Amino acid sequence: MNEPDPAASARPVLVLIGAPGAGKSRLGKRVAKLLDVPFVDTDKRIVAEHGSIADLFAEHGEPHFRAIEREHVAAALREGAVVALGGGAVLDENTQRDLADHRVVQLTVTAEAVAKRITGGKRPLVDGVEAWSALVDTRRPIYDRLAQRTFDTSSLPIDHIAADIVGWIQETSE
Ligand SMILES: Nc1ncnc2c1ncn2[C@@H]1O[C@H](COP(=O)(O)OP(=O)(O)O)[C@@H](O)[C@H]1O
Ligand SMILES: O=C(O)C1=C[C@@H](OP(=O)(O)O)[C@@H](O)[C@H](O)C1
Ligand SMILES: [Mg+2]
Repeated sequence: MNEPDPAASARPVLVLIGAPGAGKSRLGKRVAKLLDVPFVDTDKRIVAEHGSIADLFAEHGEPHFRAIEREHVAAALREGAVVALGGGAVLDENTQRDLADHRVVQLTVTAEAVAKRITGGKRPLVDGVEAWSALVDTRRPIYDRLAQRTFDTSSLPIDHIAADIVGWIQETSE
């Protein structure tokens, strides 16, 4: 894991949650750039330290991945950043408790729109739209409960959605 930065105890600017393929990583990066704040993608940090997520699942199983993920999420939530979580990070009860204190946006996407985004085999729990739909159905109550706002990414361009999210952050910061 990255060495904790002793100065890092700020609240996140924004936490993005939601289904795999909803656009958390892409939108998070864009929103952070617009706000000129750091961006953290917890999955990217996990990959940098442990190698591919698919290999982690295959070699050590999902519980091991979730334990590593929790550590990275807890650290990221202490940074003054836009934070994109992996889709299943909200399953952790400590993360659910942490998110109650933060500005949380859920990104959604329809099954039709996600189909062409989830190819490539990078997500071990999602090997097709049926598996994706079943996974998202079980998690939807958690995403809905934790998010203050939801933005759908199925049809609008990334720049448009990013501007909408920034507009909402500015409204809620006044
Ligand atoms: N609004 C959008 N319109 C079209 N494609 C998008 C949009 N948002 C994300 N994507 C694409 O969908 C894929 C998954 O996005 P990603 O940010 O990795 O999702 P997540 O982090 O939620 O799993 C990427 O190829 C990305 O470019
Ligand atoms: O939904 C999930 O359980 C997962 C989503 C992935 O992240 P994205 O939501 O960014 O695709 C990644 O963390 C891992 O494959 C598990
Ligand atoms: Mg992602």
